[in-house]
Amino acid sequence: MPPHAPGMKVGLFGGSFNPPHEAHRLVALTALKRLGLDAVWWLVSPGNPLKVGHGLAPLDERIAAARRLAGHPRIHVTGIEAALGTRYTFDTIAQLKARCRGVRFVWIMGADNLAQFHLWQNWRGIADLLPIAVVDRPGASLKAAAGVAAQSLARHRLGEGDGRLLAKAPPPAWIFLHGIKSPLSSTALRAKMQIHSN
Ligand SMILES: Nc1ncnc2c1ncn2[C@@H]1O[C@H](COP(=O)(O)OP(=O)(O)OP(=O)(O)O)[C@@H](O)[C@H]1O
Ligand SMILES: O=C(O)c1ccc[n+]([C@@H]2O[C@H](COP(=O)([O-])O)[C@@H](O)[C@H]2O)c1
Repeated sequence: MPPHAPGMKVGLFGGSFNPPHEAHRLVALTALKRLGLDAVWWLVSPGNPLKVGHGLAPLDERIAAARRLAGHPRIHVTGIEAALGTRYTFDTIAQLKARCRGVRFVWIMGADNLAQFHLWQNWRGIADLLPIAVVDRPGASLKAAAGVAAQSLARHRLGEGDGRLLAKAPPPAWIFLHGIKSPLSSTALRAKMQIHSN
């Protein structure tokens, strides 16, 4: 577990990172700054429960690549889910909250994931466990805003200027952060690597 103490504001940024890319760094830096976080922990997933059979590189390789890319004193790349034996986000957060009492965790995700959030296991339970920050992504803004989760949690949404209040807001609470958007994706990078290896 990266260094932590009661009262710290920590963003949890889960992902496949298959491979990691600059947009992951941009999302983490955006959250650090706009939410006034002390740190962001990248949770490199043993395997997204909704992405079975997508040619996932080994976890240690994805963690090593993410560490090379992150290169920031407040970003900590971890394999916490493998260590805890969790795969579903609800279980991961519940365990982290129990083990790191007093730490103010915030879940961070791209807008594409908000559009699908209602398919996650116990997504309402996740929204009840901690505040959520959604970072805009090209092609996902409208789908995310019109999605089941955004509609259902609409009354719990903070104004974009209130980012620094999010970590202390009682859940459910969430925010949509607009700003510089990056079109990068791991899918595109894998396709590029495939072309170069042929
Ligand atoms: N360009 C981006 N802009 C905003 N958020 C992003 C971007 N790329 C990834 N994310 C977010 O980062 C987290 C981890 O994403 P992930 O590791 O699956 O990368 P990805 O590029 O979406 O991968 P894939 O193309 O394989 O689905 C997710 O919450 C995702 O929404
Ligand atoms: O818990 C779930 O049901 C669930 C379903 C889909 C995705 N997630 C998590 O969402 C995060 C982003 O996943 P990905 O593959 O889009 O990078 C990662 O931490 C996954 O474990 C979690």
